[in-house]
Amino acid sequence: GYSAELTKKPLDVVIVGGGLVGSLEALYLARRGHRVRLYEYREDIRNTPQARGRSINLALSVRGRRALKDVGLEAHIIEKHGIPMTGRRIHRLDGSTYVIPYDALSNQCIYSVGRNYLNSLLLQESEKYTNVERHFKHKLVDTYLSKGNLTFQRTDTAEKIQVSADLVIGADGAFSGVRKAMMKQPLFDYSQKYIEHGYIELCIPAAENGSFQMPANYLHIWPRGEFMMIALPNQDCSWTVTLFMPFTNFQNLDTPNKLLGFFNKNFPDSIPLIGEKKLIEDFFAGSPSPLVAIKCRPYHVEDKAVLIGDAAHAVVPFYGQGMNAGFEDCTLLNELFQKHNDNLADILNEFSNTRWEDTYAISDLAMYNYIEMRDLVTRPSYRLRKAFDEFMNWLLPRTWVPLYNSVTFTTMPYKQCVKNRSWQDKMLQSILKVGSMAALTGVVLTWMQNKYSV
Ligand SMILES: Cc1cc2nc3c(=O)[nH]c(=O)nc-3n(C[C@H](O)[C@H](O)[C@H](O)COP(=O)(O)OP(=O)(O)OC[C@H]3O[C@@H](n4cnc5c(N)ncnc54)[C@H](O)[C@@H]3O)c2cc1C
Ligand SMILES: Cc1cnn(-c2ccc(OCc3ccccc3)c(C(=O)O)c2)c1-c1ccc(Cl)c(F)c1
Repeated sequence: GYSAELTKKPLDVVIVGGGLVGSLEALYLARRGHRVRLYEYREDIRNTPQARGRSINLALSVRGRRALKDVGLEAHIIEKHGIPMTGRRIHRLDGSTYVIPYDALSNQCIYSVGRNYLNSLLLQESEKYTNVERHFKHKLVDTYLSKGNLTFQRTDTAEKIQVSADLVIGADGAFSGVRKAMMKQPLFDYSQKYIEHGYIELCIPAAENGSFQMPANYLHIWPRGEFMMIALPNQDCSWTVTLFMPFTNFQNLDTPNKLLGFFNKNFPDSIPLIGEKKLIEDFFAGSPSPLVAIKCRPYHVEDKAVLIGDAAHAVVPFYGQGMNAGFEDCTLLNELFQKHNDNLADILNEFSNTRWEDTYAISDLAMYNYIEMRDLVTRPSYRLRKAFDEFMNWLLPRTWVPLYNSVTFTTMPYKQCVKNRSWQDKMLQSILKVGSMAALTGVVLTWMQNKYSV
């Protein structure tokens, strides 16, 4: 139930894309009393098995939780489904591991959630609203945005359906058809960047007795410079492992023996966990997926159409923020609906003008992380960097908020997080430059040696 907050006639909204962001946006609009029609290319995922080639689980952090709280779903996800990850568990080459807590002070954590579970939950929740219609197996094939007219084609009967709306919302992902139409508008900026790394997903199954094979409440990371591998826990006590590697390296691993040799060299501890046979099967079952970063602006056309989620800002996944940023779009759009009393021209204008700097910032942060983590073997170790951040946060808790923590555990605008980082970098420079601080540096290093025998 919801209290229709409308003072005017309900808007007729069409959302293209019933992925994570589109299905969340449908709930936000339904709660405001608007009429929502959601069109999704794929079939209803509530009836289909896990789609291959998409990250099977994701890290949910504060920005995403705030959106789920707004639509009444946070408690369910946190208490019934999500698996808390209280820190990183780093795997060394010799198979030993060490933990760096996310935030020892206020035991913050991120949650591992199943993509399909979350998407199904959002779609299921929309069934509670009589003003939401869901249309699956409908592909957007033509648009006339300034008129709010769309043409969908059913993927089963090839029948074409004409649709018109007061507002079109493009939540159709990184390769958005709504954005493609917007690109024909003058003054529409667009850029995309494919990185040299691709990714594949592997699986660490549950143990014989059904329990986790690794300590459960951590984001497991195998940082190996050019290669990075992570594992997030699933409800069934299995792990979804994502291996990030340059496409050239994937191409060179073209036989089972080369693959096993590679894993023996770089991720030896993971082989008994995955199982040699499953490793070979899963590795060669598919091909590595590409990773693209997309920036564009503005996000709207007059008072007729707006982009949200990956359609507006696909980012590389090295900060675990893509979905969280897309969910944050919905939260901010809802605040603007409230502020401008459903006046679309004002809402869309302000959304474009205020949101792009933050989404550009998180896109740059994710790309920066990608480069940072790749160079980890040459730079101060992962642990030292985190330990220094932790020490400075202990010394100046209010002013030195480590970058990762501000992005992941606060709703500080992403642009502000970047400003903080550049302030920290400047501070770091002056600390290291000023001779008298050499002593402090000595103290810091001693403290770290004691605390983290690196
Ligand atoms: C390897 C990897 C790991 C990731 N890890 C994380 C993480 O840990 N945390 C995090 O927050 N984010 C993560 N992300 C990012 C996250 O997956 C995306 O940000 C999120 O899925 C974006 O949701 P969306 O709804 O905007 O787009 P999508 O999930 O792409 O959904 C778009 C929907 O639109 C539909 N569609 C597309 N075209 C049409 C059309 N023409 N007509 C009709 N429907 C259409 C598609 O079928 C799809 O259902 C990760 C991404 C990758 C690739
Ligand atoms: C899915 C998800 C959720 N959060 N993170 C994440 C990202 C970066 C991090 O540190 C950056 C850094 C570490 C060391 C030095 C510089 C920067 C940390 C951390 O500190 O725990 C956590 C990821 C993730 C995604 C892909 C890869 Cl490859 C990965 F390793 C982790």
